[in-house]
Amino acid sequence: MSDPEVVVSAPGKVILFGEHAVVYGRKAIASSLDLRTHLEVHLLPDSTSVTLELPDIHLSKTWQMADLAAARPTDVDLKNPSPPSDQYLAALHRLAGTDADNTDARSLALLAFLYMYTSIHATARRCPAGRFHASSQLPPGAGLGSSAAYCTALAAGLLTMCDVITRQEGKNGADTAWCKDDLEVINSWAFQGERLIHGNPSGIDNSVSTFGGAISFKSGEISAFKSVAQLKILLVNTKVPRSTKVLVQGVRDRYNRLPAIMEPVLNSIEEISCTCEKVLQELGSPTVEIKENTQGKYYQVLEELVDICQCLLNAIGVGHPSLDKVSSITSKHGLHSKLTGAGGGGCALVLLRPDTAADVIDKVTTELRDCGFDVWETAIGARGVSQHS
Ligand SMILES: Nc1ncnc2c1ncn2[C@@H]1O[C@H](COP(=O)(O)OP(=O)(O)O)[C@@H](O)[C@H]1O
Ligand SMILES: C[C@@](O)(CCOP(=O)(O)O)CC(=O)O
Ligand SMILES: [Mg+2]
Repeated sequence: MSDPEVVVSAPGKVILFGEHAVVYGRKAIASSLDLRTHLEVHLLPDSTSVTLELPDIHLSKTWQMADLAAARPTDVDLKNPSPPSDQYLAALHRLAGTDADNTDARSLALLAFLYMYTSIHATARRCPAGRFHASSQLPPGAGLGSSAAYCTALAAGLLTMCDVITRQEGKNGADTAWCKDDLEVINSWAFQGERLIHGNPSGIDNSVSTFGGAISFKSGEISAFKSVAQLKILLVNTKVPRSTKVLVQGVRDRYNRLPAIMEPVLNSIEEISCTCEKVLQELGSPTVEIKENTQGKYYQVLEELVDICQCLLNAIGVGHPSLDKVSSITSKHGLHSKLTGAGGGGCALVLLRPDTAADVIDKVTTELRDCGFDVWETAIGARGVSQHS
């Protein structure tokens, strides 16, 4: 089997504070994770077909180029993509073999690929037949932005394949990213892919996956943190399956029923994000000398924010008994946890202090694993979407 012509990867993410509120234009704080989704593109010049291989969701599907070409839209702005028209979306569903109200993993993954492939190749100079293979270190559907990492890797791979963005030669074969303008293009396409998977995404997930590091995000405005790497967290996957699209719609329904109650809750979540932003800026500031005792003060604030935020997320309807179980185990050992991502199961984060004792971490990890949860300590602030030589 030939080596892939293009290999790209994009990181998942953890939302520290602000999930769901960010969909309503409030500020959220998120950071990329050192867990990545890889896309390999294998060109088959003599072939007339395109194959998508998604082993993580046990899916492989092949189309004839002519059928994909027939679905191509005519009015694509490659630098500024727009959502598919109803007619175009219907053509994509026909190619996927799905119907409009499908929210299962396979349908959503196929739609995102077909939309990007047919749109990006609509006006590109070349439209390669080939095999697209996407696999991930991220658990799909668990709140770690697997959909965003998938869409960001797809966008980077397809745009690179079609020479819409400039391939950067890495120094002595090292991994490379793209220039800022090209990253903006990747992010725009990834956001459109997220729209097909999430329904009504804020854009924070694909932005973190594209640019990497830690950011504060509000209505598309991104500001990068200089340093947040010193934040240590445990990630806990309850393995309770859930769909972000369904959860985001559930919050929308509650908002429509009780706007006067939901508005102040969303405002409080935003205040939590703003407070966290100030604390992280001080913790990461090279000029503010963080003494031993003041550091404890900062972490005490973050721990209180974690507890309050979890209660507010329960109030908007995205909690789950498995997440309550994580909170009760961690609080027994003096640690603090909250759901991350859309909630309803999936992952929680546990905030660790620099001086959290190893035996406390071991005890909590064992108790959580005894509940059947996956637990791992992770580094946050990984690099964004990258191209691998
Ligand atoms: N590695 C992957 N392979 C194929 N599809 C994926 C992969 N990762 C994510 N997806 C798509 O993204 C969906 C999960 O997105 P979502 O519900 O937003 O959860 P998450 O919290 O992981 O972003 C999956 O159902 C699937 O459609
Ligand atoms: C719930 C939300 O705030 C984050 C969703 O994260 P995830 O898809 O569950 O990883 C939705 C969004 O911001 O688009
Ligand atoms: Mg998602």
